[in-house]
Amino acid sequence: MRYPLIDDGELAEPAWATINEQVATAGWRRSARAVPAALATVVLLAWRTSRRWTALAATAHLAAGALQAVGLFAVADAFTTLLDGAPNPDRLLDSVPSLLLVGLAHTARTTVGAVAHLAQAALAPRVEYAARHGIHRAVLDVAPVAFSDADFVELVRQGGMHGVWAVRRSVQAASDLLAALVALAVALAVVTTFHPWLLPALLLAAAANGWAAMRAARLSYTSFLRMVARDRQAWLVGDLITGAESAMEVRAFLLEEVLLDEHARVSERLNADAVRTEARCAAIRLGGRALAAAGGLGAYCTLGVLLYTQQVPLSLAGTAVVAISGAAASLSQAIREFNAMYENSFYIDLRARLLDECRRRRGAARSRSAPPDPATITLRGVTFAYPGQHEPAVRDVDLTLRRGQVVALVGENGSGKSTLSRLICGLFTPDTGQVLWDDVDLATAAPPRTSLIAQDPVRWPVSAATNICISDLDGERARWPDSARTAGADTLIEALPRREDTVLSTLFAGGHGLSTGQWQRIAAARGHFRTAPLLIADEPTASLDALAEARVFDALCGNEGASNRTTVLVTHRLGNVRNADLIVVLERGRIVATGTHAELISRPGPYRLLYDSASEGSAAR
Ligand SMILES: Nc1ncnc2c1ncn2[C@@H]1O[C@H](COP(=O)(O)OP(=O)(O)OP(=O)(O)O)[C@@H](O)[C@H]1O
Repeated sequence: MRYPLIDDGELAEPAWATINEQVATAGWRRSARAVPAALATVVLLAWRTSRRWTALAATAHLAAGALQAVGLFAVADAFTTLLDGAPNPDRLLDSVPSLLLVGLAHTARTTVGAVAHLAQAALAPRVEYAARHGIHRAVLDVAPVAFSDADFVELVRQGGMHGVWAVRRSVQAASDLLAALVALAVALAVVTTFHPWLLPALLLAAAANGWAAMRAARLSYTSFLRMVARDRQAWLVGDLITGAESAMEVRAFLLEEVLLDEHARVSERLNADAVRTEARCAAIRLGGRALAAAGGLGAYCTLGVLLYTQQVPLSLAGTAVVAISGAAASLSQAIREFNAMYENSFYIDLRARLLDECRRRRGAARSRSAPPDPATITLRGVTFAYPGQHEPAVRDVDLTLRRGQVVALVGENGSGKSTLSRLICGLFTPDTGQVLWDDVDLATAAPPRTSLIAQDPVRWPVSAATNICISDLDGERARWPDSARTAGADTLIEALPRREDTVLSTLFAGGHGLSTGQWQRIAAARGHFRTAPLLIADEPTASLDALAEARVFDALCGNEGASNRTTVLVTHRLGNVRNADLIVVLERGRIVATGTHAELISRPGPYRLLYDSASEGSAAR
């Protein structure tokens, strides 16, 4: 029997989903606050985005309401004139001004409605952009370590996607709600002028409908939260099926059916929950509508009784019917929009939680700057664990790096080399201990200027030249050919169809793909282009051929600019670190040996073991 690719036991709900679930089921008091809070968020976003369109939309809706009132009172006037006593041609003539007013009010209301619709249509995309921009800004301010936390990554995905859509939908819902509330207030005011007893029946209809709609919205949202982990699983498997990165292995290992089965298995659970939730929602809505219909019927029966007992004159019966049906229509519209806002409020809340989480993970404001050209970088008792991990990836590290030195970090896979390099350059902040650039603790300073040749570099979908210059867009662009030459990327760029202007992405017409090694050369050129006091080169030659590798190491450890900067080299190619000024050997996050190649190789220890096994490996090859 085939076992599931991802064990269901590992599908823990993210912490934020559990918290939001508690909030969603917290009771009606929270619910009463949810819609005004969501409305405030959307109105504020709209106001900041465009005061003109927001004011126009609000004014148009209010004007439409006022015109509806004028129309209703004109109808009442016309009916009273026409039906007061026996009909005759004079009364018909007397009612003409009121009938004209009805027509005018209706035309004006339709025109104002169209203006409101236009303002709403102009606002929605702008507000959506503002909401998305806010998330982008907040996420970009987050410290990089946050992206090692799966919960946060999922919150960014869901909060970004659903939160932004909820804001956009809410622009429409909020405008329609305003329109419906104005219309409702007008209709209820008119109905109440006939007799106050008509009001409770209509309100009963509203309450029943509203209760059902809100309860259904809560059920849908808690189902969404319950299914977050499984939805992520379905998304991951879907991505493996359709993604470019997995396309080769999926076919080579004949995983097509396995992935389709896995997707079917996960989707089945998702669908079953969706159907169960929808069935419960439908039953609740049905109950609500039945009660609402009873309320509507009650209003008409009350009117009948009032007419029968002559508490309302027959001449006003027509207007009363128009007002009651108008009030009922406005009520159901208001409830529909309130419900839409209520549903959206959960996702707007999710967006707020994402923004809060980004603020929390942004770290303290730093008033100082790191020295631009430090003579020493000192680590004192540095320990660091990734979010959610008990075992530190780096522990109790004391180390001093001096300007001009090439420091090689070596050790087995997972020994903490990359993590340590990120701590040295301030990308990560230690849990305990300090990283000092001269005497400035990086925990208290703005991020220092660093250059990086990443282990898995970003394949920027831009031109070859910009791919190099992107490390320093304010730098002198004309220098890029030197950096390309230093990294051995010059010949590959010359061979591209449009040379340095060729876009390095096959997603664009005329774009060009590169091999892994070619990308690594571009990444090395990018690292060299940025002038910084510290260069981190994390496995810069893992995919390079021997010639290119020698060239890159030459550039890193040789003379070109190396004397003014500190170079941290993370590598498994021990043959190439012989010239390093300092070699640091790591084992399970701890430094177990430091020295030059000559010092370390002269005595038995972890470095000699690593070096001998690497040499045996290359001799055997
Ligand atoms: N994003 C992450 N989240 C959680 N743990 C991580 C993460 N990245 C690395 N680790 C853990 O931290 C430890 C050190 O990882 P690191 O990448 O620093 O090792 P390394 O020596 O650079 O390995 P390699 O030579 O394979 O690149 C490992 O045990 C790894 O499992």
